[in-house]
Amino acid sequence: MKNIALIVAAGSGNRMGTNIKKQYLKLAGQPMLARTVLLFEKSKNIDEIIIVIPQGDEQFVKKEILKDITFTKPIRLVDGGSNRGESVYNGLKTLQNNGKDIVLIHDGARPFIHESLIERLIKFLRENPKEIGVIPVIKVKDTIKIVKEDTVIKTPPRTDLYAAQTPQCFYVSKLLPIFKKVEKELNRFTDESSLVEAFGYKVKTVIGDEFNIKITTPQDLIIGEFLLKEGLV
Ligand SMILES: Nc1ccn([C@@H]2O[C@H](COP(=O)(O)OP(=O)(O)OP(=O)(O)O)[C@@H](O)[C@H]2O)c(=O)n1
Ligand SMILES: C[C@](O)(CO)[C@H](O)COP(=O)(O)O
Repeated sequence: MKNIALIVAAGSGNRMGTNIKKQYLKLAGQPMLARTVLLFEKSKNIDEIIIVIPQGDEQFVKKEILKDITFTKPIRLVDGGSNRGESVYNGLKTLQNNGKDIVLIHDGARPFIHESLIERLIKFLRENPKEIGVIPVIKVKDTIKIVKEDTVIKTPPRTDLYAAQTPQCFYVSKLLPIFKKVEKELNRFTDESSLVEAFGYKVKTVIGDEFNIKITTPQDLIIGEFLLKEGLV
């Protein structure tokens, strides 16, 4: 009955636009990926860690990015794919199809994940074994528009709108067969929940964390540095 962290960090960070891959950029002197991994290494709720990295980066990740972390948990480095879904699947395929194991799929680019959120997700899924999975969401604050060719098509009512975060938490034995069914079309889905939803399953939610931001653009990097400097994360 293990809780396994699957950290996806095989992207190329196009929206960040730096020469160095986004996940290796430093935040307050520490590579973003090292920060994310360390939080799971320290977590009392996590038994094992899988890190999905860009093909060819294994030695660099071991010798440079993770060199200061003393691991007490089993850790595995896995090659990523050409989109996020493929990277997740590459990690999932290395897991045993054990009925009780939970996987927490987390973006390497969300380096401020808090132990209390990890705990909330695992507690929910352990207490609700009939569910397939649970994800953290936060209420959308802006009014959202659907826009096509410069024109507003629709303004969905804000009451039901939430932004999805990670870790997205699932029973491995229920998630793996669904990934297998769509292994050739994983680029259609931007998170695990939407893939599972497409097969008619109901995914549960818990309230996420406003500080659990995804570092996507240079502006996010500035915000991240600020949060660290102010001791907010
Ligand atoms: N082929 C891919 C693409 C993305 N990711 C990971 O998925 C997470 C969320 O993706 P995103 O923030 O979009 O990262 P990138 O894909 O690197 O960024 P961009 O879309 O701007 O290129 C990141 O931790 C990223 O490394 C991955 O493991 N494999
Ligand atoms: C999984 C995710 O972080 C939830 O918000 C997001 O969907 C990842 O999307 P991206 O296009 O890979 O940034």
